[in-house]
Amino acid sequence: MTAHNEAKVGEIAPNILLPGDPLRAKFIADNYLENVKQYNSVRNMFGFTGTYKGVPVSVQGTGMGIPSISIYVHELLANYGCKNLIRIGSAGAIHEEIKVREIILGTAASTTSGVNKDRFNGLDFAPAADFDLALAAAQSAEELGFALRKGTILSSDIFYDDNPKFYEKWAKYGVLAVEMEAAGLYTLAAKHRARALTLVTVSDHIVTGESTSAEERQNTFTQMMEIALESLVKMHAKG
Ligand SMILES: O=P(O)(O)O[C@H]1O[C@H](CO)[C@@H](O)[C@H]1O
Ligand SMILES: O=c1cc[nH]c(=O)[nH]1
Repeated sequence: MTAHNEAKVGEIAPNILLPGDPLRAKFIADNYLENVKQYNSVRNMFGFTGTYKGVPVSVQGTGMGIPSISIYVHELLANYGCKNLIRIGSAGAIHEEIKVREIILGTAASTTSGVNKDRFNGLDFAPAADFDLALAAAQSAEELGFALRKGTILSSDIFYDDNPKFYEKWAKYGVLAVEMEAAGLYTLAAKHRARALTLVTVSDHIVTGESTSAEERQNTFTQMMEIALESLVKMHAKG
């Protein structure tokens, strides 16, 4: 048990999915997992463990932003021994070539957040996805027949930015989309020698203004969920 998670040690699987939205965690538990047990409801940040194709899998809501995901991920790594962590989130496209509903594998995450400046005395750390987990996701997407973009993303501290031109520079440097957690996840996984990956489905387009509804974000990003679940099965088989 931790300050934010009432699970007992052993109740959370080493393989875990991390949606920002706790109701997306419930959707995954309801629709994909068997033998499900809810292990957390502290702050309504739901966590569930079940099996997927016989493999123990947990799914834990993380909330929004690097401070929130960092609390949950720190506890999952330091207290519960999680090994393979896949964030499954929504994101805003900042590149014209990206379309709403596309799925992106975040190979690395730049950030506007100050957390790593604090951690590394003002110097830069490079938060990157785990290569083996990324490979498993790329193979899973191919086997499922789902398109998967690979590229860098931006973890921002600000959802409602005052400056509409803010993202232009990032796009110019090849950043595909903006979300709010991956850099925190990648950094903590590196510290704890765990594997982490971020998959996002594009829910909004910052350039074109296209968007999806909150209900669609909660319930229908199923291709991303299936890629992530199949990736965890592959990692489990590798041991
Ligand atoms: O859909 P989730 O996983 O919450 O991810 C994105 O959506 C939230 C903003 O609406 C932020 O958490 C951002 O990273
Ligand atoms: O525009 C968006 C959409 C989802 N998540 C974000 O952080 N930004």
